[in-house]
Amino acid sequence: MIYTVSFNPSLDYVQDLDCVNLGYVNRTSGEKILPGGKGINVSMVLKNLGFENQALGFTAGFTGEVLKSMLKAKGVESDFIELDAGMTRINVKIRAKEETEINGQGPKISADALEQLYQKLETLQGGDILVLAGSIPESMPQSAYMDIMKRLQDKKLKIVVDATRDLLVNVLPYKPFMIKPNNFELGEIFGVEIKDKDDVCKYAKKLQEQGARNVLVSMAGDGAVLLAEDGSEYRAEAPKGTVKNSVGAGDSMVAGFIAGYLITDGGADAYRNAFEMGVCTGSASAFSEELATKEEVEGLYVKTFGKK
Ligand SMILES: Nc1ncnc2c1ncn2[C@@H]1O[C@H](COP(=O)(O)OP(=O)(O)OP(=O)(O)O)[C@@H](O)[C@H]1O
Ligand SMILES: O=P(O)(O)OC[C@@]1(O)O[C@H](CO)[C@@H](O)[C@@H]1O
Repeated sequence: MIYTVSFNPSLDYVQDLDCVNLGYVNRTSGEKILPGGKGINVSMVLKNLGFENQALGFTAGFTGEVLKSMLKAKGVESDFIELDAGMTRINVKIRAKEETEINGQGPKISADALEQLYQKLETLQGGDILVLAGSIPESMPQSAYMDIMKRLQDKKLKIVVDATRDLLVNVLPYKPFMIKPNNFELGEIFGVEIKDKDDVCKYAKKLQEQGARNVLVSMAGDGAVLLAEDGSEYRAEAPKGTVKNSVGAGDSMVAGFIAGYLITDGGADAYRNAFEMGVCTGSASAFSEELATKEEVEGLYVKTFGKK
């Protein structure tokens, strides 16, 4: 089974407008509310691709209720821990000439609620895949993902981590199955500016030496790189298309990677397939109004890599 954890899920309030005039009243030409949060996006795309999974994490208040009912309507299984106070955040995504995002802080997670999550995670079985993705509320220590991995280290899970800075770096000694920084996040970790794919490989290798089994680095419109645990290296240009919405492209890539890996059952060509599926799923979401459907991913896969 695949599980995703979102410590800080959201409702994403997407607003379309021509331009934003700061200090004035701005009016939208369209708006919608979508379930959000990196783990939740991974869950939704996995479901679209035909992989059953369960979304875990924390919800609070009326926004948390709306989030749960939206996921239910999409057929995504979830089992959230309800917090006593606060509310699930609403993240504002402004799509004008440029995309601007304003993400909320999210509710406080009590020690008791955290312990409830740990208890749930204790029930995972060897071979399960666990995705830890997104930021954590400010009240929590940057060791949160590491603490989970430490507690689960004897379970033989495949743990995927999509996070930034210390939250990501701290998990490396626990040998995550896959990590997915983007090129800026990779540069931030080492205090350098990443200029091209050679730089990406150089610094991704350092993360591998520190413990990550597979390092997938996304570069938005410039494509991606994978350093796989079997020593192979893959590079791809991003598929061409019209970008409609880049929110969730990275999460889609994570979902596509997992799907591609599972389709080949971890066999000989698993990492090539995982990489190619990751790239196509990320781009298919970027070219779509919302997260990519299976048909959109398959269509782009054939167009990009010429096979199914
Ligand atoms: N402009 C684009 N054109 C084509 N493909 C894109 C574009 N932007 C993103 N993608 C695809 O999605 C993948 C992930 O994108 P990106 O590097 O933006 O992830 P991210 O920074 O984690 O995004 P987010 O946090 O918004 O989910 C890229 O490797 C690429 O395959
Ligand atoms: O604040 P975080 O946890 O870093 O990111 C949250 C978020 O921006 O990430 C998703 C896109 O990747 C959105 O659905 C969501 O609003």
